[in-house]
Amino acid sequence: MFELDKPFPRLYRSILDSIADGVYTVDLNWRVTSFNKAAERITGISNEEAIGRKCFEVLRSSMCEDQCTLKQVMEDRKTVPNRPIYIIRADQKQIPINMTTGILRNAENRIIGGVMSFRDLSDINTLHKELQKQHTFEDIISKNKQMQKIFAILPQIAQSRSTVLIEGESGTGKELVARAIHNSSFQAKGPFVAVNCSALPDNLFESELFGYKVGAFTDAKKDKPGRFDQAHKGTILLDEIGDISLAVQAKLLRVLEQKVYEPLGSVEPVRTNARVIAATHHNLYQMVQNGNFREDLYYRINIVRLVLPPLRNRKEDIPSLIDHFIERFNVLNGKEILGVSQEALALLMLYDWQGNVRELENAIEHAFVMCREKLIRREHLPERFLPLDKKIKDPPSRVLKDIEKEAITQALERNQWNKSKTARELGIHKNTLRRKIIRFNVS
Ligand SMILES: Nc1ncnc2c1ncn2[C@@H]1O[C@H](COP(=O)(O)OP(=O)(O)OP(=O)(O)O)[C@@H](O)[C@H]1O
Repeated sequence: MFELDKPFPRLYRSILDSIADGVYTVDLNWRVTSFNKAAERITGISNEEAIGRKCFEVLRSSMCEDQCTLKQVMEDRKTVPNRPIYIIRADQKQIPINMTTGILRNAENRIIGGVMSFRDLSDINTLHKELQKQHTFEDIISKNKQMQKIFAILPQIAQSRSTVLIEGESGTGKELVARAIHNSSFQAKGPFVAVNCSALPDNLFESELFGYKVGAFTDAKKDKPGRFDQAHKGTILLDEIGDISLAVQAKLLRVLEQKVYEPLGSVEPVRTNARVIAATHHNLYQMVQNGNFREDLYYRINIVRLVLPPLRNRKEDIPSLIDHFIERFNVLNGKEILGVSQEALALLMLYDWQGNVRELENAIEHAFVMCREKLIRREHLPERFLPLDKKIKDPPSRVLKDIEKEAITQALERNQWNKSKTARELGIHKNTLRRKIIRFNVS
């Protein structure tokens, strides 16, 4: 029998019941031997129901199955403090708690079981969510100062009709910001049309953007509206604007200056009222300095300029972004993953995220496929987060990079440095090829 009940039952009970945290004890068979008032309140299970039952039947926590801290405490003889976990309450609601687990010894210092104290974090989580709302604009999440400044001016930007230039590395959320501007603008009910300029070879740019008339060329069997037509009364995002050729830049300049264009095969100018947002992962000013981007076009699109910082410079956003993606993938996959383990979070915080938020989103998506528990742990993350001994024996990544660089250089040489042909030969996007050329410093 449990000794708490023997010598000073009343005294112990009243001390335990006066504590605001839930406290319960178990014997060496994991049977609950005491359960204080706060434990009853937090779990919704009465003392009478709890006593004598196995602790995992009472708490039903996210770590009961394979990460029982009591087991760990018994093995290591050390207290495990402040472990954030979830338990299932009597009304089947999942609630977050913070659990500390220690060993329970008797007067002769003999181990007789374990003692657990836990705190209900629901209110803190609700407050955290409230706070989170202050750190979002539409679907964009960030508590970073630079991003907060952008959030503060986005409503004004949205309600003006000025052209906006959004700069930032790939995956930093340029399209997301462009959509948020559109959604908060007067033309929000109109269409949002995104055009990836880097995917359009020069000869297709005009027909894609401005459309064509029947007979404009051999295959033009009927009129085809262009992207500017589709964006009528809405917004057109010219993504990767830094990747268009100087010839195409001249055509675009005319549309931006005069708000008119002619579909191919037509002499009748069409007026556009689409609001233009341009985005690029390049530093356009630098491109102007190097003679690769027209200065007049630069000034025409650079009426309002937003620069999105890379994720490695706003690591404070990583935990909220993880929560955001977990919430989204739970809905999409019908799962109920609660969060990431502390170890996994530490690894995600340490990583430098060259692919920015998109890479983080992909890492969480990968973890969702691998994870069959409630918490995403290190082993569920993509291989680059695993300890060396768990990785499949791949050649080191430095060597892989060298091989890739060599393959790209050789393909470029074979194609007389024509990037479109090279990209086609390698089976990759022209834009991807451009980025790899820069990343691997191919010259
Ligand atoms: N601050 C953020 N909050 C929530 N989700 C984000 C945030 N930033 C980016 N994302 C998500 O990351 C992914 C990549 O974002 P997006 O496509 O807007 O980046 P991008 O800068 O336009 O990339 P690219 O230059 O490669 O086109 C999207 O799924 C987007 O929803």
